[in-house]
Order: sequence, then C-alpha cells, then structure tokens
Amino acid sequence: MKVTLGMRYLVTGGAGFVGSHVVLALLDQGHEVCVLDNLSTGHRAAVPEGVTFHHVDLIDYQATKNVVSQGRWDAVLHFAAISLVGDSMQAPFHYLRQNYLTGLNIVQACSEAGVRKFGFSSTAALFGGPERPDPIGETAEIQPGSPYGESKFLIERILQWADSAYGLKSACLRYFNAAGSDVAGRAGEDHRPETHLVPLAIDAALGRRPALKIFGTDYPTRDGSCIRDYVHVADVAEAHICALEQIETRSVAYNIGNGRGYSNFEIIQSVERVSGCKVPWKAAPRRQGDPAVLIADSTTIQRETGWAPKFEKLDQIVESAFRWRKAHPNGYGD
Ligand SMILES: NC(=O)c1ccc[n+]([C@@H]2O[C@H](COP(=O)([O-])OP(=O)(O)OC[C@H]3O[C@@H](n4cnc5c(N)ncnc54)[C@H](O)[C@@H]3O)[C@@H](O)[C@H]2O)c1
Ligand SMILES: O=c1ccn([C@@H]2O[C@H](COP(=O)(O)OP(=O)(O)O[C@H]3O[C@H](CO)[C@H](O)[C@H](O)[C@H]3O)[C@@H](O)[C@H]2O)c(=O)[nH]1
Repeated sequence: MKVTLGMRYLVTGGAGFVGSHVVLALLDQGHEVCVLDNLSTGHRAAVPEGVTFHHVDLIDYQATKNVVSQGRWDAVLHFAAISLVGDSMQAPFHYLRQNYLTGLNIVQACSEAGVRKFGFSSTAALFGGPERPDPIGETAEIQPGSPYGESKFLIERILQWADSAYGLKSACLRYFNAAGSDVAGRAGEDHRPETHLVPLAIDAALGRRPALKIFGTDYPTRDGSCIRDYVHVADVAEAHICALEQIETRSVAYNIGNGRGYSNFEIIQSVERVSGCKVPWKAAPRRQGDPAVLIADSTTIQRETGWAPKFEKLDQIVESAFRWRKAHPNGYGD
C-alpha cells in the first residue's frame, strides 16, 4: 500500500466505535483529522487530543455545510448513523428518515464544496433477503432485511447520483461484524446500551451482566444459532485507507469481512478460551431482522487494493476486545 503523508480528513461519527479506530489509523499515518459528531452514541473521550472536534448534528444542513466548507478535505468519511438492526424493525420510519436525511446532508454538502472523495460505512445488512450466496460477494442481490439495511442502501444510491452529477467518487464499504479493539489499547467498543454480541459475552464472562441471551437457537445452522463474519476494527480501518486510494477516477463498493463465519455459540466458546471464565447464557426468541448467516466474500477489495485482514483468527479479535473491556470497566467513563 502506498502511503501519502499530510492529507486532511473529515470524519463524521469519529467519536463512535469504528470511526474512532479509523481516526487513530489516519493519525498513525501522519494525516490531519477533524471529527464531526453529535455524541448521541459516541464519546468525546474517544476523540484523541490534537483532533479538531465539531459538536454538530448532521440533521442540521447549515451546520454540516459550515464544517464541510472549512477548507479543503482530501476525503470525507461518513460513519455517523443509527445502526441497530433490531431497533430498526421497531422504528422503521425513524431509521429510514434519520439515516437518509443525515446521509443526504453530508453528501450534498461535500458535493457542493467540491470534495472529491467520500468513504461510506455501508453494511452486510444490504444482503438480508431469504436467498443469500455463501459467501456474499458484491454482485449478490441487494435485498435489505431491515429498515436499517434499507437506509444504508439509500445512501449508496445518493452517492451514485453525487458521482454522476458532481464527480464525487465514493467507496461504499459494506462491512460485516466489526469487533475487537485498538491493539495498542487506545480505543475500544463502548455502545450504550451495548447490544453487540462480543462485548456482551465478555461482560457476562466478567460477571458484569446477567446471563447472555442467545437470540434464536433454531436457525438452520450447524448449532442452531446465527452465523456472522467478525472482522477486526483495525482491519476495517485499514480497508478505508486502501479503498480511498482506489477512487481517483471511479466509485467502488466493497464487502469487508474475514470470509469465515462463526456461530453465536462459537463466540461464547472463544470468549471462554480468552478469558478463562464461563459465559453464562440462556436461550431467547429470535431477534427480528436477523438473517441466519452472513459471511463476506472480500476478494474484490483484496484483488484491487491489496488489503487483507491482519487479524484473521477469531481469538485474536476477541482477545483485543477483552483486554480493553477488562481494563475499562466503565468504558469511556460518564
Ligand atoms: N459496528 C459494526 O459491526 C458495523 C457493521 C457494519 C456497518 N457499521 C456502520 O458503521 C458505522 C459506525 O458504527 P459504530 O458501531 O461505530 O457505531 P457508533 O454508534 O459507535 O458510532 C456512530 C457515531 O455517529 C455519531 N452520530 C450518530 N448520529 C449522528 C448525527 N445525526 N450527527 C452527528 N453524529 C452522529 C454517534 O454519536 C457516534 O459517535 C455506522 O454507520 C454503522 O451503520 C457498523
Ligand atoms: O445479546 C445478544 C446480542 C446479539 N446476539 C446475536 O449475535 C449476532 C450478532 O449480533 P450483533 O448485534 O452483535 O451484530 P449484528 O449482526 O446485528 O449487526 C452488526 O452487523 C450488521 C451487519 O450485518 C450491521 O451493520 C450492524 O451495524 C452491526 O452492529 C446476531 O445473531 C444476534 O442475534 C445475541 O444472540 N444476543
């Protein structure tokens, strides 16, 4: 991978889990980074010193435009969203409206300010329909299984129009299940409330929560629980940097995962190996909107950019998450 020094990046949602790890990766490469975030789910303490922070809600077009208009950005990366599959089934219009309008605002502001490159957090939830190839490549049929997935697809469509009308080149990265923590321990995962399997299983192992609920034990999978493709958040960060280098002249969409699926029970086993503690669990009904199996075929980004996951082993991913959560019982604090 070629490394270009001294670029300027604006990161929306940079106080959140994935965004904060991407900010660290950009800083590590010597770039200048600004974060735009409304702190609805992110943390001010997750934004490193030396990074300019704009406390702005993307739903406010004028405020968004003011930030985007502040100078020349080599690229804008858009992580800010509401992003819980299960919640989106309960509040479909809220999800569709919120993610669509905030996505439209940032893409319009970038287009009008002459930004040339845009990185977008898309999702495996685009592929939620009943018939899915295994693994899922970029040519698989797009059939969101939840309003959340649909809202992300709508932003991919906005970006296609921004390219044809304004020449804004974009990389839509459809990542599967981002997990783990910065290997140097500088950042971690702290969603409130936490809904993601890996941190919840770790907290259950540490005795910080009651028994983990396993949503659905009757799926047509090897052990009855859902199967997901876990990709280390540092590898997701690296994928953004690789993809941005690819979009000088064309927009791309890449699936980002490890290419291996682990069941929810296999996550429990990994947490038990890493922590040396039992994970208490109990069976619970299926969570609406959950596809049984999601495994990525990421060969396109590998072939076109040279990106490859560095943390392929599930226990490596879980170990980094475990280390951060154990060291930060209160996450980023109050
Ligand atoms: N975590 C995953 O496994 C995963 C998988 C696929 C895609 N994604 C996508 O990646 C992105 C980041 O996910 P995450 O897990 O880091 O989520 P997160 O909730 O930790 O981060 C989202 C950030 O965006 C900010 N934000 C939300 N709405 C905003 C608004 N209107 N204006 C300004 N800031 C706002 C939040 O405060 C937060 O800091 C999301 O777009 C999500 O859909 C995540
Ligand atoms: O307490 C829990 C929490 C989760 N699960 C199960 O664990 C699996 C993984 O669930 P997560 O909530 O950790 O992650 P999701 O697969 O729902 O969602 C993640 O990946 C999606 C892409 O598929 C989205 O992009 C989303 O933003 C991102 O959080 C699912 O089968 C879920 O039902 C449980 O059994 N119990």
